[in-house]
Amino acid sequence: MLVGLDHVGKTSLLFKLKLNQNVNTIPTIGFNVETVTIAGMNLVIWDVGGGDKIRPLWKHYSQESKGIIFMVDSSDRERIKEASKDALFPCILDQDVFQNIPILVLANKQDIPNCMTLDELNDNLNLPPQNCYLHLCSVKDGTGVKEGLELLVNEINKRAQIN
Ligand SMILES: Nc1nc2c(ncn2[C@@H]2O[C@H](COP(=O)(O)OP(=O)(O)OP(=O)(O)O)[C@@H](O)[C@H]2O)c(=O)[nH]1
Ligand SMILES: [Mg+2]
Repeated sequence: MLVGLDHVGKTSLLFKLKLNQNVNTIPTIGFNVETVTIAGMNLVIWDVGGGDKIRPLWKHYSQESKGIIFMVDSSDRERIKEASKDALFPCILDQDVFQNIPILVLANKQDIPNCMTLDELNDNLNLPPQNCYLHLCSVKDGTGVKEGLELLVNEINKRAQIN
């Protein structure tokens, strides 16, 4: 499941992974779903909307979710606290159904000058150490995308071996 506030770059990521190119997106109404292969694993990625009416529905995808990508916009200092306080914590981290699922917090748009650094993101997001992996990327220029997704795939694999 690929979630986050609106306009952070979720659909751009999905189509970059699928088509290996940058596509022009429009705000997602409903969801997009695509199958992509990462590090030898076929992933069905659900790009679900992030509006405040839709967020309470995220937990209903838990049955199918082996991992979560929560995307934030590294250039948007005004909404980073909202992302953490009104979306990531209440709708993912505080939900029992997601307790044993790895969560990749993907800080996108690192290509934008003067965007938030890893330290600044950490200060604002207050991520719990267990299950949460913060990773920087730019879907636009491709930096960090593959590495972030591989990290998530590795965590999914580890849990599959334990269970
Ligand atoms: N500079 C920069 N812009 C990006 C990047 N990734 C996405 N964008 C832009 O951010 C805007 C929003 O991208 P979308 O992929 O539509 O965002 P979304 O999260 O799917 O938005 P919703 O569907 O409304 O929830 C678009 O103008 C993208 O071109 C990036 O890495 N860098
Ligand atoms: Mg979208």
